Amino acid sequence: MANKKPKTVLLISGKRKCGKDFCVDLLSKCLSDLVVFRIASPIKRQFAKDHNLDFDRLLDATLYKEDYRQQMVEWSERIRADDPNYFLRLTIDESNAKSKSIWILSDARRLCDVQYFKSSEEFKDTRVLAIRISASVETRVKRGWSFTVGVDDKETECGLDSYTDWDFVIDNDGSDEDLMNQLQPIIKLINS
Ligand SMILES: Nc1ncnc2c1ncn2[C@@H]1O[C@H](COP(=O)(O)OP(=O)(O)OP(=O)(O)O)[C@@H](O)[C@H]1O
Repeated sequence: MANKKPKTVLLISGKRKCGKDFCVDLLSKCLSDLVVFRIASPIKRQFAKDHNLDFDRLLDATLYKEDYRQQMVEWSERIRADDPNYFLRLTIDESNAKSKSIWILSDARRLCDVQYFKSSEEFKDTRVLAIRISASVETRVKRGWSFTVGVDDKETECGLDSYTDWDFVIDNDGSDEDLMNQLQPIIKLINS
C-alpha cells in the first residue's frame, strides 16, 4: 500500500451536537480519495482491549460507558502525559490514512491535535485547515444535546474553545443552503 503524505488535512472541531459529522458527510460527498478518522474510537478500542471489555458496549451510550468513563479518561491521560499524540497516531494507522490524499479528523479536541499537523515538519507540505463548526445552544439542544457534568466541562470538550486561529468558522444554525455556501470555499480550495 502506498505510504504517502496527505495533500490536505481537515481538522474539524466544535461543541457536541453542533453538526461536525453532518458537515463531514457533506464535505465527503464533494471530495475524493479521502479518509475520515476520529480520536475517540481508538481510545475506546485500546481501553477495551487492555481491560478485557466489550468494545461495542463502550461505544454506545449505555451505563457501561458511564461506569468506565472516568477510568478510561484517567487511563488515556496517563498515556497522553508521556505522548500527547499517541491516540492521534493510532487512529491514523488504524484507518490506513497513509494511502489517501485527504485526511479528515472529525473530532479534533485539543490544542495538541491541531499542533500535531500545523507545527510539525512531517506535514510541512500539507495544507492543514482547522475548521470550527459553530451552532447556538438552542440549536444544539434541538439536536439532542444537554449539558452533562463531567463531559461538557472537560478538556475533551473545551480544549479548543479559546483557540482563535481557525482557517474557517462555519455557522451551522441556518438553512441547508447557508451551510453549503459556507462549505463551498473549503471544497474549492481543496480541489484547486
Ligand atoms: N445543518 C443541519 N441541518 C439539519 N440537521 C442537522 C444539521 N446539522 C446537524 N444536524 C443533525 O443534528 C444531529 C447532531 O449532528 P452531528 O451528529 O453531526 O453532531 P456532532 O457535532 O457530530 O455531535 P457529537 O459531538 O455528539 O458527535 C444529527 O442528527 C444531525 O443529522
